[in-house]
Amino acid sequence: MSHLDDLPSTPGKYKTDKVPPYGILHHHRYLRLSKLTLWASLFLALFLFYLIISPPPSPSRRNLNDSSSISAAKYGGSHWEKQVRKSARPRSRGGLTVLVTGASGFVGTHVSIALRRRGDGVLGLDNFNRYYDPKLKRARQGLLERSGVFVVEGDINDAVLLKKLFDVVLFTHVMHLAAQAGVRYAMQNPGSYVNSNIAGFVNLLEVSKSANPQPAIVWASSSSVYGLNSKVPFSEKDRTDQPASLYAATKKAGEGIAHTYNHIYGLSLTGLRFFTVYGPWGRPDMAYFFFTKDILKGKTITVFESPDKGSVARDFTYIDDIVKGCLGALDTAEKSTGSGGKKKGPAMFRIYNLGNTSPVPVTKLVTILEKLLKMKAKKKVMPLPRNGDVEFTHANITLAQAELGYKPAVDLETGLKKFVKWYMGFYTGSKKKSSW
Ligand SMILES: O=C(O)[C@H]1O[C@H](OP(=O)(O)OP(=O)(O)OC[C@H]2O[C@@H](n3ccc(=O)[nH]c3=O)[C@H](O)[C@@H]2O)[C@H](O)[C@@H](O)[C@H]1O
Repeated sequence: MSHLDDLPSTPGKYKTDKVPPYGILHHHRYLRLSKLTLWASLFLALFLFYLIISPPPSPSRRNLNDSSSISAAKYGGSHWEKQVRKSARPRSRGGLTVLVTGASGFVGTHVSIALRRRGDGVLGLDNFNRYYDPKLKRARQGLLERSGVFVVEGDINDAVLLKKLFDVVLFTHVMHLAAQAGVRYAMQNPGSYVNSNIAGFVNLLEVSKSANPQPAIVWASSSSVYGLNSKVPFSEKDRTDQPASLYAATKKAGEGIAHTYNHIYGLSLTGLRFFTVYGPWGRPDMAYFFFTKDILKGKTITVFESPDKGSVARDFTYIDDIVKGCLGALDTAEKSTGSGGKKKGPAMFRIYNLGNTSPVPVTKLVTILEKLLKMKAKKKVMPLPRNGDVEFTHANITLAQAELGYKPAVDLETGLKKFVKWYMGFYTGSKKKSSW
């Protein structure tokens, strides 16, 4: 008996009866073969059916090595393209056409609205992840829509989506603010920092370098790149090779990566090192925000102190000052020199500190909040844990002042007053609402 004869005629069933004469055996073989063909065809049909109905890969996986078709994605279509074009179209002559990534984030919302108000075209991109309350991000999206900014829901790791956006709109600038923020959270979810701040940034640079024309890119770096440095104030010329957190390390990596794209492809790149940005519509994971929430609830707040029992301090910078710095960077950015992935000449590469130049102890931040909230905070003071936090930050802004016209004007007390006013209006429905 050949081994073919060992195959069951019906899957799962063996016939072990008598051996039939040759003619009958031949007939049986023919029948078995045709049954096999039938099963194979059925399997093939099911497989093809599965391919047709299966959903497109998730955005985070649709990177540059993925050639899945655009038509399979949830974006696209003439109505969608119309919204994208309308939002990106400048209203003033000579206005910029800006793609703002992380548009529904704290800084992204403020920058997008400021650009739109002065007549630039703005298209937002945001993945609305759950790092903090997505309802706040949706509320910011509502603001953006009322200002005429359409936010595409998508991920910076989605190369197909980015290419599509660059096909539909000839962006002159990209304001890249999408990132995994937060210093302490990096210990809980290190992968998200690599995914957004490194892989996502590379994906954006890859698509931008191949675009024709290439946009000029301004992106968010961080004061945390100064890490364990003790020389103050922090200057752009200082070393940045001793980060204290993975967050800082990914932001520093971003600066190196940006430099290579500038060097190889002629992309115009400007990095902005933000110093602890705060204000209305801010991020709930930041101390000033959750201190406010906890003080109002009567919950104990933990205030970190340095090993010598001194106060930890930050160069807190108000959002409106940061917005001015971002617009200054966009306005002074020279054009990229390359096109379609080929460098034609040297392009601009810049890094600036955007801070307030006056560090304030965290204990003082708490005192101001107590005054504004008219409530005493329940405090627990504890040594700064080894979780990525540094003891102090302090910006030297001479360069940004000279080249971007950057001039911070809001002190911490004035800025927190505006924040508290917004907070009470947004979360407690207090009548004293802020302007937007
Ligand atoms: O400049 C930046 O590039 C970064 O700024 C911000 O980081 P930080 O300056 O660390 O702000 P934030 O967390 O508000 O802590 C403020 C202070 O409160 C202290 N702190 C914090 C928590 C706590 O429970 N107790 C406490 O004392 C804490 O030790 C610190 O001294 C952004 O979050 C970050 O995404 C990045 O943009």
